[in-house]
Amino acid sequence: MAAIITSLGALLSFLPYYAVSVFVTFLLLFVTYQLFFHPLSSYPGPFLAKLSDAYNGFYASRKSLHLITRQNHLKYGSVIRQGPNKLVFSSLSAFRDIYKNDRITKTKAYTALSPGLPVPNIFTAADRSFHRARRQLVGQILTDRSMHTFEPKMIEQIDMFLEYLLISAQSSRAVNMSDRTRRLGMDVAGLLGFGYMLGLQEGDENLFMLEVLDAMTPRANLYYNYFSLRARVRWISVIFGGKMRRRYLNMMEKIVTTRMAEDTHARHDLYSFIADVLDAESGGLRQSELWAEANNFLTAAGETTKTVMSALFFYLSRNPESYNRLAHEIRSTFTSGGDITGPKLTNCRYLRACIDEALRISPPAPGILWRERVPHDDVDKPLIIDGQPIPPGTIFGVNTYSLHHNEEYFPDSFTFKPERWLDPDNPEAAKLTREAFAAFSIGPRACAGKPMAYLETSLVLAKTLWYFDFEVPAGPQSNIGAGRADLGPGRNRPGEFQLYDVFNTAHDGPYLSFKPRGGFWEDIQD
Ligand code: HEM
Repeated sequence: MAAIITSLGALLSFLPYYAVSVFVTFLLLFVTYQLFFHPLSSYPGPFLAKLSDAYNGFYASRKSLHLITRQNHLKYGSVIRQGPNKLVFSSLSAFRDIYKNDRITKTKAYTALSPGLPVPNIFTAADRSFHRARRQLVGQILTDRSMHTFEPKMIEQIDMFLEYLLISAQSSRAVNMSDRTRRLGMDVAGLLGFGYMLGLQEGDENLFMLEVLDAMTPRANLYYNYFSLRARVRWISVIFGGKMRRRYLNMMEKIVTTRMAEDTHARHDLYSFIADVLDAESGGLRQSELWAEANNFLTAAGETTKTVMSALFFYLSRNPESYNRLAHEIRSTFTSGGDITGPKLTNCRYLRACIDEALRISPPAPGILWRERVPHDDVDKPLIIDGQPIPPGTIFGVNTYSLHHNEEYFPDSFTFKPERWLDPDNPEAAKLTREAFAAFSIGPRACAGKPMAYLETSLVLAKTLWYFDFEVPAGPQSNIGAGRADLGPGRNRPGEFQLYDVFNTAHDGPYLSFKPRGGFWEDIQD
């Protein structure tokens, strides 16, 4: 008996060693498989990314996945393996092959971007026929014609934005453009979505909504890029994010129910188009289709335009030639601030080129729009992207920031050069510029809100330049928003507006000083 106990003891004392050797053997086999036998093993990429999506998760948590992806393209080429079963492309042909392809759809990871929503919405839906129907429905509020109807309401909000600039100018205070354009963007989104006045431009009562988004969006983007992590650590959000989130959701409920108390067609807003079609009752409002669309709409419309407007203010304030040319275009096209309206702005070609150039250098959605084959795709029919056959089970995409800084399509890609969009001497180059422009994506899942984004940005820039001159203030505020060597790799260019990739983007600055032009400002005070 004693002998048995002794040998059992000896065996147990070796147990940790056995466990370690099993683990090491398993690890070696796993690494060997990933590096040499996996269907994507022939693609180059960072060593750690081939082993785990934690690589993407790490850079997503640092809000710099767009930067490291571009660096990886520079190091490894136009196709990289960035994730055990992920490929990222940076060529124009891959961009077309992926996003204009019926055999390809969004991945499940998109559900991480709309956390807590019980049913798919226009943005997250992977099923093509569901998406098509939803796009037709939601798209009605975003057409050019609908924007024309909504424009006076949008202009009322822009007038408030201008009033704030005037008050700041009169008290010699520089303005943080990220803050003001974000408040404007969300107020406009609340009105177009549900006729609701969020009042972020007027006061801070609802500012917590932006703070909740600041806390939630980076986490959602982490899970979007490292999807398997989500199931493991969901409890963290439940425990730590609960209170804030509840407050946000209560506010969303107030927005929607306030609107529901009115007649469906009382306003020109998203609600008036979807209320009669989408269910809002059977499982309770927060479980409903209407809820899923409402929550998506506010951020899709509100959290994107802030970036193009802030970036454009940044680049104009640092590029005097572009500033002067644009100011001249606006000031010679219009005869008064009230004359500046959407239809007339379409003739301002330089303004459009400036907007596109800001969207190119600093895209509001700078990351990788992950895609996969549709379920039940014919596995015997090869899926070819940029000449490469893609093994089943692969997740792939183009990183917009890398495509926009691919020197093959955009030479001198970090220089703000609106002229590249207009080049009459080189129509081929101008064509290539347009084709490789990915800010709104392309194909059936391209941005539905493009007309709204251009209208809002054009009105804001044109009206601001009509009423004001602006410049970078002296002192420490002058370089907020600009690149600096100490900000880390890829963030060293003083002429580049710094984006923090959270699927859409977080940013700060630029701070600008405004000076009213002549007596035009009196219109704003009226
Ligand atoms: C400069 C501003 C904007 C940019 C750069 C932008 C960019 C994008 C991009 C890249 C996508 C595709 C996302 C993907 O495939 O995962 C998208 C989708 C979408 N955007 Fe925008 N967006 C902007 C403004 C807006 C606005 C103002 C709205 C108004 C509600 C909007 C509504 C949508 C919707 C509904 C979708 C989903 C479309 C679908 O899947 O059918 N966007 N946007």
